[in-house]
Amino acid sequence: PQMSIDVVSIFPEYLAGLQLSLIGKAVDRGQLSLNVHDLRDFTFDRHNTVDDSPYGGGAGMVMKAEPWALALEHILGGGSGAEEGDSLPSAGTDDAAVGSKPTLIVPSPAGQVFDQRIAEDLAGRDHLVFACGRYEGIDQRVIDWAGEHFELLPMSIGDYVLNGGEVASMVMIEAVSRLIPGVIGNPESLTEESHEDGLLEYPIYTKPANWRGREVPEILLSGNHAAIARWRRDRRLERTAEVRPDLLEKLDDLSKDDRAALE
Ligand SMILES: Nc1c(O)cccc1[N+](=O)[O-]
Repeated sequence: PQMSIDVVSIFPEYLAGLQLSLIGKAVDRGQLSLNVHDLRDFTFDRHNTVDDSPYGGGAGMVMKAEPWALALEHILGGGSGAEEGDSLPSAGTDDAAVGSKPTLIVPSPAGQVFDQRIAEDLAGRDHLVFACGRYEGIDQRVIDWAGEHFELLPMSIGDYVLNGGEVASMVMIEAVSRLIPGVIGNPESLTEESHEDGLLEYPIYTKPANWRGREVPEILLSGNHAAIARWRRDRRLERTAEVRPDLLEKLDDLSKDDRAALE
């Protein structure tokens, strides 16, 4: 596969949604391998303990280090099929051998904020591993240990409080895997989207031309493709100025027509 993705979680069924639709098809086509691992499979006490109380006191529980290290070692050892499952002979081509470590993404409010640029970067990598923390988080020593075996990326999907990393991992996996060539049927649909080129997308319409008395903008029925392209760009500029002026600040290639649309 072009990319292998592993996810470790105490709620593996949370990730079941990824098996559906586009990502599911890409997995079936062998473009992507997705393996979800239950952290509790790496505990061996009677209660499958994954957490304990925090040193130094405080509310909540902390995820114990050993189960995490065992789960991540299992994945490093090819337990995910990332190396074993490659269509090419894996001898000498697995990550460790060629020196590029797998990427370990740890969803966390203390991470760098995920965006389309980061999604594009991650889409070019061979092996992504997502560590979904719960409770108050994971014993810091696991993160320190993992830094020796993975390229470590603490990553936040936004400044709000979640109960764990599963939903954040699904957001990032969806954003990344749809960029893998062939995963999205029509590559055309990857352009002119919000955040693809820094502008929000234009308003979109389909039949009927008159819906409950509301007409589709005339220009879209004109067949004048240059005028339609101009109208769409104007709408994108207006909408971005209205909703996300911060994105507009970043644009440095506005044309004279663009500026006119923003007057
Ligand atoms: N924000 C948050 C959290 O509160 C817990 C886990 C992961 C995230 N995040 O990725 O943004």
